[in-house]
Amino acid sequence: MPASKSESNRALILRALAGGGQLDNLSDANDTQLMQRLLADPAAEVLDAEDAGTVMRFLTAYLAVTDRHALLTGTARMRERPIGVLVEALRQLGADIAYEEAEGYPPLRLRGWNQAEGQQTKADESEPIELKVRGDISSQYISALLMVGPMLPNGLRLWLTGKVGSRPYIRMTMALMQHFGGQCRDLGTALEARAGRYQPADYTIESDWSAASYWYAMVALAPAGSHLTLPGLRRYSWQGDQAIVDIMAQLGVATEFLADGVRLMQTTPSAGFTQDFTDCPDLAQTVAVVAAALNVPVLMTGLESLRIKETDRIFALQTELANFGAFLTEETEGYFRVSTEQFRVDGQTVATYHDHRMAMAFAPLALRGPLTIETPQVVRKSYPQFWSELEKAAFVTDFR
Ligand SMILES: O=C(O)C1=C[C@@H](OP(=O)(O)O)[C@@H](O)[C@H](O)C1
Ligand SMILES: C=C(OP(=O)(O)O)C(=O)O
Repeated sequence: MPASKSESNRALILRALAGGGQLDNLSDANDTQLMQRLLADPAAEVLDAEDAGTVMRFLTAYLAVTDRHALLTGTARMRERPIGVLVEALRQLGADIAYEEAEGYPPLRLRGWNQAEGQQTKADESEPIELKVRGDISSQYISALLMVGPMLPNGLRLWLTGKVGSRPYIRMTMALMQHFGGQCRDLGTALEARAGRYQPADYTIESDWSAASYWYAMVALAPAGSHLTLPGLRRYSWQGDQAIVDIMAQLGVATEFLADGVRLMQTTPSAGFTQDFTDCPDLAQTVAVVAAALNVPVLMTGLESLRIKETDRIFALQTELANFGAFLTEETEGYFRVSTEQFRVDGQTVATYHDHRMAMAFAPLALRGPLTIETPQVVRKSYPQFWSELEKAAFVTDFR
């Protein structure tokens, strides 16, 4: 299993702020390799975050508080992914950031840190600076702000507004901050990072639960009685995508926790269920494809953030599922029904829309028939070994 890119990229930022620490089992995901390279060059004037959301958002905050002057850019898609909430918050704290192209989107021109200006927004000198931040677009803005919070003279208090999505990722951020000696608290409606120095710390990154979801999908679609063991996954995880354990229990995969990892066993799927993806948006594609293939009518909610990820994932799912005889239909606002007319896998080609999760979510369908996945190298974003691991599991692949 690959290591969690979310844990890896937080640990890299925190280690840089702490000034040391040994990180074991860092992810080989391009998102993590990229973060490492960009952090390793303190003189770079142009930093390309490519298609990595965490790299773009976490580096914006990191470069701002470390008073860097640089251009932070990304792929064409990254330039369509909003960042205004984060930039606005950092400006209020004292960052000088300008938009190079469209207002509210990368690329960003970072022009240093004006502490004095940030200080003026604060009424009482001993109190943390308080900001209101929308939580309904991306939790990555909140994680980015929290991680740099301890570097501010009096720390930071964030009041979250709107329906907060991806909350487990915020909790993961706070847990890792604490691991590096940062003081932070969840006050219910507000989150607080106290001023102070991070301490160097060692950390071993857990395997990636989002990546595990594709193996769950394979067990769900494999011949009756199939089972599989995945190493490096922990029962007590900071990754919200561990939710795949309970979701897949309803799609016919039971999980047994072992000393080091999990054992998956095929069982009988349920007759249908409703699932909210607000806390685990990256699982939506895996679940939609398995539900469609098994003809289990699943009602999916909490999909709002899918429209602004690597691609518009709702559109991509709707388009590609239709080629297999299945549908993702918005029944009432925000409620999407997976339904199947007659599911067949007989040589279709799946477009991947520059999205690693489109490739990996549809690949398990090869257990039901031959198919072609376009641009298979997209998996490098989070799981570069995906295809070679499939081959080890006796899938036959033919790269053209
Ligand atoms: O903080 C993180 O590591 C992530 C947060 C989530 O994004 P949003 O907060 O934008 O939903 C998730 O989709 C992404 O893959 C990784
Ligand atoms: C949404 C994802 O990543 P990011 O937002 O970090 O680009 C993802 O990996 O599915």
